[in-house]
Amino acid sequence: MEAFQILSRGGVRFDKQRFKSDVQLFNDNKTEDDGKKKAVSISLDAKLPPELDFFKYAKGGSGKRKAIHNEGTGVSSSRQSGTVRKRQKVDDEGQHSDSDSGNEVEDNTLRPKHRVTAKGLDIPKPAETFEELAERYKMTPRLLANLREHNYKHPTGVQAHGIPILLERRDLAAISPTGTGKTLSYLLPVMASLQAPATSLEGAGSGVRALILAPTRELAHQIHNECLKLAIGRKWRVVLFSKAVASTLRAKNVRDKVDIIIGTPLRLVAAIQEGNLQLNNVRHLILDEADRLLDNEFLAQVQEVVAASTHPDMQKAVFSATLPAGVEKLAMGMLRNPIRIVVGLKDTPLPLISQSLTYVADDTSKLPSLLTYLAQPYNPPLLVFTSTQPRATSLAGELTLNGVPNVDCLHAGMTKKERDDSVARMRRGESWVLVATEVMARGMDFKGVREVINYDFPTSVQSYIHRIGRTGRAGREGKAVTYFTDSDAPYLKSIANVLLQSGSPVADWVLKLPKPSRMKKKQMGKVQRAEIVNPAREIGRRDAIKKREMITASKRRKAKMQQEEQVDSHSES
Ligand SMILES: Nc1ncnc2c1ncn2[C@@H]1O[C@H](COP(=O)(O)OP(=O)(O)OP(=O)(O)O)[C@@H](O)[C@H]1O
Repeated sequence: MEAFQILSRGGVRFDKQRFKSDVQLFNDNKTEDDGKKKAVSISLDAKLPPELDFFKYAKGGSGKRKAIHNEGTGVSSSRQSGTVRKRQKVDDEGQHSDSDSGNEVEDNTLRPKHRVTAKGLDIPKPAETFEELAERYKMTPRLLANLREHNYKHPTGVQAHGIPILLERRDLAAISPTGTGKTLSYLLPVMASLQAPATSLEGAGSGVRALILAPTRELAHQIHNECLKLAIGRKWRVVLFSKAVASTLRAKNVRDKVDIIIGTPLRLVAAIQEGNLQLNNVRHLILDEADRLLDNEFLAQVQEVVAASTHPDMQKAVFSATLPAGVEKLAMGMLRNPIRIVVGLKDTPLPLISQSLTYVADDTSKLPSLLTYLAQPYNPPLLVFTSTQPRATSLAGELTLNGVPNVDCLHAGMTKKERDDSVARMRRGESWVLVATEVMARGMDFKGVREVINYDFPTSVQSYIHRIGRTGRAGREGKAVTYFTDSDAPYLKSIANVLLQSGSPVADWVLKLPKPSRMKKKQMGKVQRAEIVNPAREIGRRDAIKKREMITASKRRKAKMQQEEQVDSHSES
């Protein structure tokens, strides 16, 4: 695509006549660029230039991407080296092979359906079907029936590999793209391992046995609902932890009968500190969205929860679609003899999501661009991300004022009820456009979302991957559009590399931008934006206030004059 075409997509009109010479400049390079474009707008099968290898896969590194198959075809990517071909052969024969490090085994028993790399000692065999899992690990027929009832027919990649690992009571770090079924890959083994509810198990009623941590209340709520689907037909006590629940758990006889707790770190830590929650009987501790839970905001709280979970046989597992190297090191340090599985390419969205970048010059050009976009037919519901709460409120208001139907808003500054209602409307399909902040970026599974718009540039590469991952879930296709302004330009290259890794086309000129430094990347989330997305309304508001003040002043003056006139006429008479 020509550069000025990309610019035009953001609602910017180009007078080709006026900018003839500039257009000529782009077109002059066309033949030469076209050749290059072919090289940069690569499909997953093309060779990745080393300078664009954002995640350093091409270098091979520590053998991170040694065994990767293309989903559905079993054909290995031509980006991989000869080693891969050799390993491919091993894969097809279904054998394990020793890795270079000597004491680790890299599991290459991969079925063509899944692109999974597993690393660790004595890796359990993946399972083809849920029936195979049920038979191998003696799951209850009820659990299997609940799976069928909810249309879980075949395990996804992360489930096929992850469930046996957890059922063999091994610690696990699972990195799998958004929307690939990580929730079930820990819920099913946790419930199968617990075997039966505490209420019906002799001697098991001495405190909660499984704990699942999630970074937001909305996500914890969603996991809770998923867990309840598997719990149908038995008296499992699955608790979504909240302030109110914490007080009911003060009574030991209530607390002891709880099987599974799902909650956010802050609430749990408060309950532990108040003495309302003991975690010494926890046998399974799961961190969902682990990289978020282990970042600076949550780390101390998570460490406190881990420290309070003192059972000697406790199994730990971390899950996420992204796990930056530093956080992965931290996570691995928490696990005992862990197995690490990576589905697809680490930190790379699924090619199911078609991604694009749209230039919008400056912040004030975004609203007209979005309104133009929404004036054309689109596939609701659509998720729009802003960087701050006031901007989410302001944008939702502007869209409504401009006649966009069924606009909703969701951010952490809203009350619990407002947030719950907003999620519920989205689930019922009543919202056509949901404007949200980062709070909706991770884990939330709204099945119908076909499109995500990053109205404000994401705060990091991880934030980008999770935000766009709200679409393209469970094998469905999705579309993600990211607006960028001149202030976002320094960070554009980081996001463009993600597009490239996952097979979305990127304009040649974007790829020629310099790579942002580490320092620069850290500033990505700190771009200053106005609280109100429509400055005209701000001016309008200011004018209105001024006008009102003037009218009031003039009314007061008039009243005073009338009073004075009355006084004068009284004194004259
Ligand atoms: N085996 C399966 N068969 C069919 N659908 C499935 C299966 N496993 C999960 N799903 C569905 O896929 C969707 C995505 O699952 P889930 O929310 O667990 O993804 P995730 O990998 O945790 O995503 P994220 O990284 O965004 O949290 C859900 O709607 C879920 O019901």
